[in-house]
Amino acid sequence: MRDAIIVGGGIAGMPAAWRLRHSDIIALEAGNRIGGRLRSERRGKYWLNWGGHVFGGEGSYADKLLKEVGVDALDLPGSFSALSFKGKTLNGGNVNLYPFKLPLSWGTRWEIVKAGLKVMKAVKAYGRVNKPRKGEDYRVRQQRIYDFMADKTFAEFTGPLSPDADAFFRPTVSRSSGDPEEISAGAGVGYFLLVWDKGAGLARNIVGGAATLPQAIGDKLGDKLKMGAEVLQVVQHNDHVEVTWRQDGKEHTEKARYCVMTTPATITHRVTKGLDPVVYDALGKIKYGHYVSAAFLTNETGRHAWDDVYAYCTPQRSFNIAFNMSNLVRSMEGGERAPGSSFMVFSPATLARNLINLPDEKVLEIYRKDLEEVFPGFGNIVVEQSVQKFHDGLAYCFPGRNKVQPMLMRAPNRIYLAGDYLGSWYTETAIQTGLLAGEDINSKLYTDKLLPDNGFSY
Ligand SMILES: Cc1cc2nc3c(=O)[nH]c(=O)nc-3n(C[C@H](O)[C@H](O)[C@H](O)COP(=O)(O)OP(=O)(O)OC[C@H]3O[C@@H](n4cnc5c(N)ncnc54)[C@H](O)[C@@H]3O)c2cc1C
Repeated sequence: MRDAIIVGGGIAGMPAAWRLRHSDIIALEAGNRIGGRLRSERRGKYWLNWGGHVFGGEGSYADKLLKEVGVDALDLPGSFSALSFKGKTLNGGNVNLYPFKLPLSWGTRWEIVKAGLKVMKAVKAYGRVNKPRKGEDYRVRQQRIYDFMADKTFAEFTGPLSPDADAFFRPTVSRSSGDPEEISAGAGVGYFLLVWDKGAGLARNIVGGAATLPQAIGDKLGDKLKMGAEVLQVVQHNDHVEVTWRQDGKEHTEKARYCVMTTPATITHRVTKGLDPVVYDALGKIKYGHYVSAAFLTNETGRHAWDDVYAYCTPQRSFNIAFNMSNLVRSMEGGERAPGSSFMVFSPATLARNLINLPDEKVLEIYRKDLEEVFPGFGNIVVEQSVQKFHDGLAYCFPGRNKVQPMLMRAPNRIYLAGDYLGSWYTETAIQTGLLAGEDINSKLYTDKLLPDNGFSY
């Protein structure tokens, strides 16, 4: 019997395996690459990116893991608040003045200011709720965040808005993968804190691309990591877990003392048997939205306006945000600017629903048309492009999600849950829950060995 089996090779699974690497473990990944929804590929000094890309800074779990594994990440120098809307691009200065710099009617500006003041007040309150309190358990903080404005949607909170006023709020909120009509008011407000205050959350890029971190761990796991191993069933018994997977067309079953399930909640719900029924039920209540994204490599020469910008918000387009993934490379250049850049655009929620069933070529055609309008001449500098579609893009926080959390936080028996859907901080939650599951199992394995009749042989 193995000490533990880790299911899933994303950024929750790899930290769990990293913590348990000195024990008798295997990590099973269904796909042919490590990283899950962290998906990046190097291209010379740049990297193309299709999935998660910004990480927690100093003192975060991401920071701790990066340092342990020996992978570099740096704070992003560029602006997060550029806006391309109504034929104009704004970058810098007070974002509250943006509505007055765009060709909008006074009625629309008044709507934006009124709703904006409401959101600003709520962001201040969210900031207080979000702040860690001395000595408190992380689960208490997480529950407080989920409880914040949890009984209505963001759209109900702002009230009805005209399309141009709505455009100031929708792209930011729907980055959650849910539309303002779907996500809780508190979660929507939380997104504005992320955008308005870089220091409040995720603002770092991994040098070489996001997937560098899980891949580095995967490399160190050696033959403890099994690729192309799709887990079909995980059964929890009193004193062990039984895991069945398919690899190269063959089915395998192994027993382990513990298992860490790091697959999205939908998959964990489908494959696990024998979980506490309350936890099992809670897994079934997690809601995901789609994401469609595309990466572009370009070959322009000389400085460009986007060099100092990381994120452009692009309302009323097929994607709602465009990222300059070469922003970090620019800041690391000592002398001359190298030719080229790397861009990512993404479409969550309804935008993704409109694209996810179209052929990739059609999605690229739609994206290229919009990119040409945002960055005139873009069409002439693209040298590589490709699309990714994520059906379970991200779990979004819906009204009532707070009531599901205590069920998910029940003490585990033999099956541990880890993954981004367990909290509010995406990669940070994934890494945290993976590391903590690994640490807890390590200490259980240690105490198990001290007990008589434990089945361990020395
Ligand atoms: C376009 C996009 C942009 C994003 N931007 C950011 C960002 O900037 N910052 C941020 O913090 N987060 C961001 N996120 C979210 C972030 O990517 C996720 O929160 C994080 O990667 C989730 O990691 P995970 O390990 O929990 O899940 P996953 O990455 O989904 O990992 C689960 C793994 O399990 C594997 N698996 C599935 N089924 C099985 C099975 N049956 N057997 C074995 N293995 C299986 C999958 O192949 C996958 O590798 C973004 C996501 C997307 C899609």
